Amino acid sequence: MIKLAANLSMLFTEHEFLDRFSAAAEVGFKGVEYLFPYAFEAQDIRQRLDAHGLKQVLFNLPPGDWDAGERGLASLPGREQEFRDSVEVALRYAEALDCPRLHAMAGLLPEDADDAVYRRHHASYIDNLRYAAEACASAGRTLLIEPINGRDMPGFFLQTQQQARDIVREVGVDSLKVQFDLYHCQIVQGDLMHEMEAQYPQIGHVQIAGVPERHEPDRGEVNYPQLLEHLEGLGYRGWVGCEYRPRAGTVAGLGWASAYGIGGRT
Ligand SMILES: O=C(O)C(=O)[C@@H](O)CO
Ligand SMILES: [Mg+2]
Repeated sequence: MIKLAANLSMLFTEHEFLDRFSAAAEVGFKGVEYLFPYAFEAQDIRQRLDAHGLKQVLFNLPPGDWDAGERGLASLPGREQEFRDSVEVALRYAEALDCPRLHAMAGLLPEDADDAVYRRHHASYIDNLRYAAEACASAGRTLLIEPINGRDMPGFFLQTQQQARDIVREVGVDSLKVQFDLYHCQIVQGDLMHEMEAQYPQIGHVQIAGVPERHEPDRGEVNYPQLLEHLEGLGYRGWVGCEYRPRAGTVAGLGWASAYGIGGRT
């Protein structure tokens, strides 16, 4: 059966961050993901994971100055040392949290970027990802890149699934995979079933949300039951992150997830 992970940056925000772990476990989640652990001591998070029988399935590398609008460092020319430092910090947390996957956000292109600027970002992205994927491989972890739609994140460097596949191939390190977020894919290009098949060998993690509002995946323009069945049929046994903003309370909105063993209090 498809294994759902709770994204604690979006779900259970009725609670303080460290209290979201017990809230997720209480309704049956066995895995959690979120954007960043860095505001907390790793052992405090580890204690919550262990206390509630949860696996940490994913988090992101430090993204640069998030509050100032930065959305990752991986493609930013001139920020290579900062990127390498961010890999080291993330790997330390990953070891403490026993987390097998790390997502390196690509970062933004400047508004007036021309081809030459794009090429510089591309070159930095490839070099940085090669460095990070090799570091992850040595630590027994997988590095992920995620295409994100330009409506939610204007200027994001990595937007299409094909671009992600090409980059994974160009980097050429087995520990680099794609974080396939069906919400972003639908907004950028649609054709989800076909993209899932084309992407399948490179998928390292999956995320879902209703489109277009990014609420529960039970309404909107995407047929998730069918897509998840297809994903399972392709052989996917990894996690599917529930990365959506509940319409009216996290637990109240989990009816759709009962088909996957989540819901009512356990
Ligand atoms: O926005 C998303 O989608 C994510 O998965 C976040 O981790 C930002 O990368
Ligand atoms: Mg996502």
